Amino acid sequence: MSNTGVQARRSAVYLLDQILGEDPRLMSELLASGVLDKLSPDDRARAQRLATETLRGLERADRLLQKHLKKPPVLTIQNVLRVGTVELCQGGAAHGVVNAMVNLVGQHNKLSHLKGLTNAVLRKIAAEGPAAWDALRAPRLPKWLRGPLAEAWGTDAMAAMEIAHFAGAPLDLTAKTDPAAVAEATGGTLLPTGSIRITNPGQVSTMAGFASGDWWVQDAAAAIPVQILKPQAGETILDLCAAPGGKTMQIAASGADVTAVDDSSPRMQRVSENLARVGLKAKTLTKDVRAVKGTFDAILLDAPCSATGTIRRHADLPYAKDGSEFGDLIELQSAFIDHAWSLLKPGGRMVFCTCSLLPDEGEVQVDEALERHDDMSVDRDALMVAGIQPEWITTEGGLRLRPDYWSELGGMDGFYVVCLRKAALA
Ligand SMILES: C[S@@+](CC[C@H](N)C(=O)[O-])C[C@H]1O[C@@H](n2cnc3c(N)ncnc32)[C@H](O)[C@@H]1O
Repeated sequence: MSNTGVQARRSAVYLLDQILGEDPRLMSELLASGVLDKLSPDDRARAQRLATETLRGLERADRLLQKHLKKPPVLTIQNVLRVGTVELCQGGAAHGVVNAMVNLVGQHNKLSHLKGLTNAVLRKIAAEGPAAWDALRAPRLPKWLRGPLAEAWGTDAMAAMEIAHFAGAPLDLTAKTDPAAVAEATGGTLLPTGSIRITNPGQVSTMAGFASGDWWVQDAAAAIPVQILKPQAGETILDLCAAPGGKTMQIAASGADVTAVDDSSPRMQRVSENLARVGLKAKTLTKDVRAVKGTFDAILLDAPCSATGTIRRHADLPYAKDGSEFGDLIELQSAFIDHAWSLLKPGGRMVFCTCSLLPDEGEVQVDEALERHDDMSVDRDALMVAGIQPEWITTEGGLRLRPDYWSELGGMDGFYVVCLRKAALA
């Protein structure tokens, strides 16, 4: 067993201990705090992949493990067994995986006495093999999220979304100028909305066109709001909640004069780095949305939200969150809509979007905003964009995107998008 494999697996177990512990943390927060910085890039990628795969298959792993455990062991050992189970059931060589996990436990200061248990349980799992795994249902979301989503979209849609979450997500790119050329250079597939999809990506920074800034990584659903905004060269466009800048780059590529705003300095730094890599320009402001002044031809508001539309990429979210923060986010979104509206010139348009599956952060938010603003209407014509299917359009005139859509193409993130038009002066 190489040291490399042990390091990556130990780190995957550490990530799971934090995400599933008493004070749950998001994987993105853990990574941003530098917990994997001492690992080599390969080990870091492997640790993240193992932790993510384990979270995606957590319910299946626990179902297989419970048959071989009289009672659940301490969390770290549970997580060792979960990672080992996922590796074994996804075709990992039994000898290598079991030895690595036993070594890892043996090196633990306080848990080395559980080496024997780890060995015995994982050998039984290895004997059952991938067939036992494949026979289990797609893992369900935790109840706190399953309830509201089933209520909003129905149980069949809920089940389809769970299958999409379990399948994970491919890598999508947005081209700076020429989607067909990027598809050809990267070996990707051109999607109906113009994004490029790569099903088996290697390291992003070594892909054709990365160094020359021909594209950036952006889920196909996340690329749709700017297509609906339709920025024009010379227009003044305010991009609110801009970091890390996927939509800023789309607006800047159109030749519009874009001002990107975000209140996080480190995230704004990433906007500047991303713009520099692709050779595009934008004004950047590190500010709270509610402190922005001025008047703009058009506004994009990509508000902070529950991010429940991104679970296929962020399998930690259902475990690290419990919904308790969402009420505050919904209030913040309303406040942002109201302030952004005051910055829009008469006759102008504002695209509001969230990467959420909860109607309270989309459809309901718009119904309520329409009641608060007499000069606000929904611009349904703005949704005339290549690849948009009529059944994705909602009663109030927004666009509801779900992870189970395009299932034959590899899915998309969940999103809500609407274009709001301000009445022109009489
Ligand atoms: C969904 S992300 C934006 C993604 C971005 N538009 C893109 O396409 O790459 C939401 C952003 O809102 C920012 N944010 C949260 N609260 C904010 C506030 N009060 N003022 C400005 N930005 C805020 C966060 O820092 C985060 O970067």
